[in-house]
Amino acid sequence: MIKTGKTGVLLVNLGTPDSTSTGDVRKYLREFLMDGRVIDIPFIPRWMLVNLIIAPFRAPKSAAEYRKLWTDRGSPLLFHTVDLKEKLVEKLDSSEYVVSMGMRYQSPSIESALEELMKKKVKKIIVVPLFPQYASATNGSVIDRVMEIARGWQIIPEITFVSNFIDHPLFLKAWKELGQEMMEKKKYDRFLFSYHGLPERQIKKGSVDNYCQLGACCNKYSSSNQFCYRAQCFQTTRMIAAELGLPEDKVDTCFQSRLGKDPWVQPYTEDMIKKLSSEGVKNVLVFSPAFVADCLETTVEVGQEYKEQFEEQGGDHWDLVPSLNSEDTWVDCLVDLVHSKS
Ligand SMILES: C=CC1=C(C)c2cc3[nH]c(cc4nc(cc5[nH]c(cc1n2)c(C)c5CCC(=O)O)C(CCC(=O)O)=C4C)c(C)c3C=C
Ligand SMILES: [Fe+2]
Ligand SMILES: [Fe+2]
Repeated sequence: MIKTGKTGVLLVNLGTPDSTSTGDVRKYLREFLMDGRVIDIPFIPRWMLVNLIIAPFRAPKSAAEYRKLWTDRGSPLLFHTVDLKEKLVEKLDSSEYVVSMGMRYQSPSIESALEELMKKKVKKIIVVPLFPQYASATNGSVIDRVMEIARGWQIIPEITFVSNFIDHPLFLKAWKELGQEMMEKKKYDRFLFSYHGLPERQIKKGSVDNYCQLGACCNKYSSSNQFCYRAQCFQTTRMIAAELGLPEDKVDTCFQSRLGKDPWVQPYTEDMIKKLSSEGVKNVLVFSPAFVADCLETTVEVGQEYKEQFEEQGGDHWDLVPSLNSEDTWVDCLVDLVHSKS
């Protein structure tokens, strides 16, 4: 076969504000929450909710939270993704692959990342949304945006997407290594897996034949619920717990970051904290495997706010396992995902 262009690899993460100013946070929240896959209601009520209620009132509060997180290198979500991309470049054969990185919201944009690849005359593009579990609000939205941009091109090369990677052996191994490192330093009574939440409505909408009832159906992972976000989260917990040899009765799954009044997937992390406290649990190790980079949701929400709640309710230790960030085994996982799509 004649060897033509290289394969382009596009890593996409969620996005983060450009700075911690209230104005930049408001701009980020507006772009993020006006995505019809994130707040999945019709355009006019969504516009009113986001622009008249959420963005104005939430922006100052969120900006203060982001200030607790910000570093000399800016937002951790962004700089960890930059580091990840650089390590991936080192591990992939440069005669075969070019790598770019974009954010679904704010900067660097997916558009600029795709432009970079197209300028290098790639023959094919592999898009890797950096979300382990598929959700319409995350992976679905990335796919949507990439296709929207490609729609404007005269020539559209082959484009392929990684859907989810919860069962990738190197994804599981990377979490095992991070968990083990924490467990070598301290003894824990319980292990909590706290995932980003999602409105229940979004799961019901994606359910084939009305299979997803948001209850015991998620205890098994099969072709019937392979795209159910909640089922994928429970499956992620089971697989990481098995890697670490954790006893089933010491492991719980829960969901954080509920926004608004509609029901989101349950159990909520806040309720789980109350339950653990009432059972007299003192030492908890928390994993957050819906994220592959430390961000507001891990460092501040789980690592600070939930920790305070647990301690106020009588707990002694609430420790967060750091995210995959640019850990070597996680980079190896990406190398394998890319090779398997090539
Ligand atoms: C309706 C609102 C939201 C849905 C649905 C949602 C889904 C979702 N989000 C992530 C990952 C991340 N979310 C982050 C922040 C964040 N998320 C929402 C709202 C929804 N998310 C808001 C309003 C915010 C901003 C912060 C705040 O004001 O609370 C982040 C952190 C970004 C950072 O800069 O650090 C991530 C990552 C997933 C995986 C997901 C569905 C599965
Ligand atoms: Fe979110
Ligand atoms: Fe389900």
